[in-house]
Amino acid sequence: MVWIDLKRVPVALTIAGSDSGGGAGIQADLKTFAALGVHGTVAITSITAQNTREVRAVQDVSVDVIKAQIEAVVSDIGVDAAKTGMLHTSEIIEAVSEEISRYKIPLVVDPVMIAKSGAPLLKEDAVGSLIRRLLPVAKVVTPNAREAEVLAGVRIGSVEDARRAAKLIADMGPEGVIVKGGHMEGSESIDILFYQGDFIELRAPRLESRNTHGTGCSFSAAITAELAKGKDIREAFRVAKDLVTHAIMYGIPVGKGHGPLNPMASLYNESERYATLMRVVEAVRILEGIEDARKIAPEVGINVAMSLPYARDSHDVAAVPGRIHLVGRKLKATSYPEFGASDHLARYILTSRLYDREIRAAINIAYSDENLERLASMGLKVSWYDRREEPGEVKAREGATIPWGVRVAVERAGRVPDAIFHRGDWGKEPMIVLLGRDAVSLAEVVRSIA
Ligand SMILES: Cc1ncc(COP(=O)(O)OP(=O)(O)O)c(N)n1
Ligand SMILES: Cc1ncsc1CCOP(=O)(O)O
Repeated sequence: MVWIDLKRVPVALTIAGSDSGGGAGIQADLKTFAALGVHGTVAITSITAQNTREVRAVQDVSVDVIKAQIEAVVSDIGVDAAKTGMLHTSEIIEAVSEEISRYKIPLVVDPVMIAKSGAPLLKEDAVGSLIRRLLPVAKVVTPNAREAEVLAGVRIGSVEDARRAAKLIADMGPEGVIVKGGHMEGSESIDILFYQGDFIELRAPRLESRNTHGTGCSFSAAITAELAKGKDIREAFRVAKDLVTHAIMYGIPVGKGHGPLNPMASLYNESERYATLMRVVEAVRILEGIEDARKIAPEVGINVAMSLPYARDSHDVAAVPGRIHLVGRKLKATSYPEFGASDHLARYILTSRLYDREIRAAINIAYSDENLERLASMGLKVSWYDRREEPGEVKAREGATIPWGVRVAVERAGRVPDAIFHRGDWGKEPMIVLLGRDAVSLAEVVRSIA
């Protein structure tokens, strides 16, 4: 949940370049500030003609206008924390350092050097100015491994090297140094914070995505937003790692190169919570209204589940705790839907979404040839997996059967089918699981089958 202080909305300032593609620079920063409930202000340093593939042109803003933008914002609105992004030349770095030093604003420095597309965004001869003029006035510096190599003058090939570099950079003045591991090898993305003599390491599974443009910008903007709220560096670090991981998971697939990450993913998720829960409530109402549900109710009960649009795990999936059971001929839900109440259906949905992001809902019904025939007669695509063919190493891993089964069924069908069934195994009841975009539409399909 984003807690917003309505009496005094925190204000953050980004001193950075504009990205015409809307993925990095001030555009990413403003989205990130907004997602974290902070009012964003800007001082544009350069205008770039940029898209997901390349930087075509750069026009630097005059240092007088850069300083005037900072002055205008600070003198009237007030700034709780600021960050820097693209500072193209020594002249710009020196002007920003001078202006920021006039006010006692906590400053986050993202030492932007090279765009994801490979274009230099910091002139080579300006690295010295960054080290001499900006790092001493910074509260936090957030280099990626390649930028940290340039600043610290050491090669980074391991977490140990990253720790050494963080210490060397801390000697240049900032209170906290975060070396990001996004550009390094390995199955995890490991970021390291060096602060007050201690290291904190945050890990996240490395996500395979092309849509990561603006990652560094959003990360440093999230740190800035949290500092603007008065949060401690360590807490800001956790929020930023979490926001960026979610934003990469749901990167925006636009353009032919690296599309932008989506810093709004968490915010959109939160905004859909109530509507999603209400779709499950409505679906339950439809199921409870079925006159004779005996042919569709499995022994273990029915559940109906629906995920948030930017779901990360089963906590972002709403369903009925205790499921929906047959009482006489009718179905009765044991309780009111909640997030995190599904185990099986959540896994069906979350795995299906790896193939098709539109899939958000699932309902399980009893397996029978008759029910399969009804689905086929409705023109729905049905696929299946056989639990007896499950490889030993999958069986040995808790919770791995359904993701494996869904993959098998999707590959067999060539797309996410409308229903997946299995014929059971020792202690496992055979089952049909319907998949789709919306819990209510699926409940209507179940009503037709019944
Ligand atoms: C105007 C502008 N500022 C910063 C960048 C860097 O963004 P990107 O290329 O995506 O690299 P990271 O954000 O991941 O460091 C840019 N391209 N343009
Ligand atoms: C046992 C079972 N297998 C597939 S769906 C299902 C029932 C619903 O399970 P959950 O309530 O965990 O989503």
